[in-house]
Amino acid sequence: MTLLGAPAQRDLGAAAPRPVPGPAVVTVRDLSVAYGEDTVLTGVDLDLFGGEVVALLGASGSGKSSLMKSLTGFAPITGGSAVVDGHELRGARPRELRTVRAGVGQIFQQFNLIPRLSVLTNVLAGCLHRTGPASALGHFPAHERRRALELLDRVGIAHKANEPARSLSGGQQQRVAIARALMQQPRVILADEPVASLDPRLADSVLALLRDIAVSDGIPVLVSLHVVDLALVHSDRIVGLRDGRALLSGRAGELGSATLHELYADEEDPDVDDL
Ligand SMILES: Nc1ncnc2c1ncn2[C@@H]1O[C@H](COP(=O)(O)OP(=O)(O)OP(=O)(O)O)[C@@H](O)[C@H]1O
Repeated sequence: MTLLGAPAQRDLGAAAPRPVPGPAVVTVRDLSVAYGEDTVLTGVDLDLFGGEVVALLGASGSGKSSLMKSLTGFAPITGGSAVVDGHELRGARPRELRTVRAGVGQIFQQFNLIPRLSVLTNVLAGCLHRTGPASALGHFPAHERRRALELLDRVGIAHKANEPARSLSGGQQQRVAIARALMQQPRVILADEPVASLDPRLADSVLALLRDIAVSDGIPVLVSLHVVDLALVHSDRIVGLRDGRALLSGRAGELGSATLHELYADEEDPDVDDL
């Protein structure tokens, strides 16, 4: 992708993030990501603090997924730095990458459950990194099973614990995926278009659940979205990417329609007109 001469990242005046206790869990500085010769992120800065939801907005291809993937070592970092829970991702060795990934709860558009396995087993998959190989065969310690059931209760689908994951609706499957992420006891949650496959009502409820988790558990949630209105309602801060650069960063409530137009210029974005 060719990088346009986009303006440098702009902080929106008094739109600094609300003071959140504790150091940043994720710190990204001057980050570049390239696939071969193709630089897709340039000069990106980002901090994520416990207890907040940060929405990533930007047109298709602006680099949202690449930024998320760089935080788990799945996108090649070619410049700058990305530190997650004290671990530098740039140049990280496989062992360190495994440690980082164990502490990052990931939620995807397509849920990524194992359809034939029970809901409970899918959630238990979130603790495989600490329970070891026996659990890969389905033998999980009793306390982990109890915790998985508690998490299913928390996300509102404990009654589905023994059903195969494939029998659940999209909204229910995403709740299972969230419970699985929590099973990891994550330091941060990365949700890449988690509601893109859901109808508006379910999208609202899943994003509200993620926000509740951020606040209750004191962990940061980074969520990429295509619907501007959802970002405004369900996030504390918005970072807007355009052509691989962070074009804006500010509190959700302070973003105006003109700013959003900058992000989506040359794109069809019906949301902007609704503001
Ligand atoms: N594995 C890859 N190899 C080569 N190029 C890639 C790869 N993944 C993404 N890209 C390119 O990187 C750029 C940014 O893609 P990315 O998926 O990060 O954007 P996005 O904002 O998440 O898009 P969308 O909203 O459509 O998911 C695009 O030009 C894309 O083609």
